[in-house]
Amino acid sequence: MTTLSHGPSGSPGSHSSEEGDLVAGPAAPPPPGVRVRDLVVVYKTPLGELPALGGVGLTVDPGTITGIVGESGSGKSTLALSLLNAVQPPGRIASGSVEIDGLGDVVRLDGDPLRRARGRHLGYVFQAAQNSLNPLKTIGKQLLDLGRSHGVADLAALVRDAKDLLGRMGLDGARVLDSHQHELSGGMRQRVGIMLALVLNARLVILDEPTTALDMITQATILRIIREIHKERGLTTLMITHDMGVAAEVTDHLAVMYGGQVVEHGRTTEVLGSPAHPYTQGLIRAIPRLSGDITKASALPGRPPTLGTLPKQGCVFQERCPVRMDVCATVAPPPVTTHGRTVACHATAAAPPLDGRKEQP
Ligand SMILES: Nc1ncnc2c1ncn2[C@@H]1O[C@H](COP(=O)(O)OP(=O)(O)OP(=O)(O)O)[C@@H](O)[C@H]1O
Repeated sequence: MTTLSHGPSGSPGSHSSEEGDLVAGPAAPPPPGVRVRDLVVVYKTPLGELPALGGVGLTVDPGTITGIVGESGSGKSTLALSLLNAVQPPGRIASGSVEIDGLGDVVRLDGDPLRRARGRHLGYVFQAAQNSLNPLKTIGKQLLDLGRSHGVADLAALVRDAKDLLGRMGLDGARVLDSHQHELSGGMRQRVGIMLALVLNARLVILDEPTTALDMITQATILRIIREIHKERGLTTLMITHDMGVAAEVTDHLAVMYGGQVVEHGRTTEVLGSPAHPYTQGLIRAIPRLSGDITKASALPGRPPTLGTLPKQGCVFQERCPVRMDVCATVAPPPVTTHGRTVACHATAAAPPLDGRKEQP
C-alpha cells in the first residue's frame, strides 16, 4: 500500500461560499481532463532503480469517473500519487508528463504552486483513509488547520460547507466535527476523508480503494455517495480499486493495469462486456458474480510480477498469457486505440475476432 500523509498540507487558495456550493453552478470551471504521457516512475531497491510504471499513457476525459483496476503491485497507487506529483522516496518520477487542465504538467510543479494545486484542484482520498486522520485532534480542528494552511479567508464558510457535505453523506456534520477519529466508525471516517478531499472544491478527485475494509452495506452507501457527488459537483473522478465488482458499479470508464502498464482502457460496459486484452479477460473470468455462472469462474494462473521479476523486454503479461506469440517475448506491444478502446496486445492487434475473442465495438 502506498500512502501519503493526509491533512492540512494538501491545498491552498481562497475559499468562498459560492465555491462551496454542492451543485456546480454556471460559474464553476469545467471538470478537468488528464493526459498522462510516457510516465516512468522508479523505486530504489537493492537491485538498483526499478520501474513501477514503465511508460504509462492514459487520457482521462473531463467529467468521467474512471476506474483503475489491476492486481496488487500493478502500479495503481503509484499512478495516483504521480497525478499529485507526490511519489515519495525511495520512488521518483523519472520521466514523462501528467497534464491536467488548468494546472499544466504537474510533474513540473513544486513548492507552493504544487501545494496549492493539491486540494484546490486535486482532492485525494487515501487508501485506508481511516488511518490518515490525526488521532489527537477533533475532525473540526483538522478542518480548520486545512483551511488555514491554504489561506482560506472565510473559515466559517468552510465549516458550513464541511457540514453540508457530511450531511449530504448522511452524517450529523456538527457532531462529526466535534469528534475524534476513534469516536467514528470506519464508514464514517471514510466519509470524513471524502469530505476533506472535496471541501476545498477540487475538481479532480482521486480515490484510492475508498471502500476497502468496509462491510458490504457501508460499501454500497459509500459507492452511491461517490457517484452522486461526482455528478452533482461536476467532477472528474479517478477511482483505484482491485475489485472489479466495485469498478463495474461505479465507473463509466475503466483502465486495466498490469506490471506498471495500462494494458486496456475504454468504456466500462465495453471493457467488461467484451474484454480485448487477455489479462482483462482473465480478471473477468476470475470473478463469479460478474461472469454469472459460478462454475465458470477460474483464478488467473500464475502470480503478478514484482519490480524484480518484470520481464526485461517484450510484453509485461507474456509469462501468464494464454495467447502468447513469439513477438511478445521481445517487443512491447504499443497501445492501439480503436473506437475509443485502447489495447496493448500483439495478439489482439493481429487477429481479434477469429481466435475466439469477442469483437471490439
Ligand atoms: N516504497 C516502495 N519501495 C519499493 N517498491 C515499491 C514502493 N512502493 C511501491 N513499490 C512497488 O511498486 C510496484 C507498484 O506498487 P503500487 O503500490 O503502485 O501498486 P498497486 O497496484 O497500488 O498495489 P496495491 O493494490 O497492493 O496497493 C509494486 O511492485 C511495489 O512493490
